Amino acid sequence: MSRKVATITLNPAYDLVGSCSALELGEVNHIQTTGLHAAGKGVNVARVLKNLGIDVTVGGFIGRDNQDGFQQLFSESGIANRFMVVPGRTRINVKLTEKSSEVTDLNFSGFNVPPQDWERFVTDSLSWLGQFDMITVSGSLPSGVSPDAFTEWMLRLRSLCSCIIFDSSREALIAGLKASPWLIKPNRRELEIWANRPLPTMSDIVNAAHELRAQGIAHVVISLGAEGALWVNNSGAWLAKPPICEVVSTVGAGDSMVAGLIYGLLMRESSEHTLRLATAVAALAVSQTSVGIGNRLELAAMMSRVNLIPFN
Ligand SMILES: Nc1ncnc2c1ncn2[C@@H]1O[C@H](COP(=O)(O)OP(=O)(O)OP(=O)(O)O)[C@@H](O)[C@H]1O
Ligand SMILES: O=P(O)(O)OC[C@@]1(O)O[C@H](CO)[C@@H](O)[C@@H]1O
Repeated sequence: MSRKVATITLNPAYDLVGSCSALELGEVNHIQTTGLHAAGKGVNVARVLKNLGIDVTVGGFIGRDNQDGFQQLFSESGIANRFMVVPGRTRINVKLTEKSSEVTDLNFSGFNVPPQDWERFVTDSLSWLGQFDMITVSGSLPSGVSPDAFTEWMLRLRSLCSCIIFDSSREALIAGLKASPWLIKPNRRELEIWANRPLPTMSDIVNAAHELRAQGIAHVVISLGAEGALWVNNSGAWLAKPPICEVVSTVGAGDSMVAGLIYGLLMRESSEHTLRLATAVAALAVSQTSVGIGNRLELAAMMSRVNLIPFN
């Protein structure tokens, strides 16, 4: 298998990241700014993959009026850019970390995708995505893109590429699951919404994962925040527990995990090794303001501190 990956982000964002001692609703809160990053789930995945030496192309939509930060990121980091520019502004999402490590996400709405731009995207993306070995589709749907239109596109995408990695939430998650992607990474809350029931124990989570596998999804990885992640596939089930980490920002931890999973799968590593790697990549993400792997030695050291437990 070659190592060409595309990540699609239909609704990217600039992440304005900051910290405060404790957030008070209805009050004036003073926030220490830690950064403003061109982001969105698939963009975060691409940044980490690029750090790991993978040839990555990004696509989706970005707003015409504030596209510079994205263009700069892609040209500086050598990420191939196939984003389609639409009228308006890419949204700004605010991410606040409290002293307790609690993160509050304020995800705003951004540009609207006019019907003709969606049609243009469908035709264009399906003309070039067939050349990739793995494609991730991540995040929410922008205004103007209906869940049904998204399902239809995902079904067509699946006929072009069998290795689709899908990470989304709410109505986009439900719509995308109808195309039975190859690998999904819901967090516990997203899985509970899909299952329409609480999943308090690991066994409950594994059972729900098997229900998804019965729908034709080969790999179900459930991220569990500081508790780690659980991977269920046809070879078994494993729980990976990260070491206790100092949390700077958990924003993009899930995307870092997706990038780690892709990297391990591309390298044809075992499920155990791949989950250990992905958990280490995600643990490194929480200790920094943005995503990315600065140092391979740090990654190797973190991998050795992940506790991997077969789960029967
Ligand atoms: N406090 C933490 N310490 C160590 N690892 C963490 C911590 N929080 C998250 N992680 C790692 O990051 C992974 C993804 O986190 P989480 O379950 O919060 O994903 P998510 O909800 O999809 O996040 P996001 O959408 O913000 O990227 C976890 O499976 C875990 O491996
Ligand atoms: O609103 P969506 O598309 O579901 O999520 C968007 C987002 O929260 O996801 C990334 C973290 O995973 C952030 O960079 C970004 O702001």
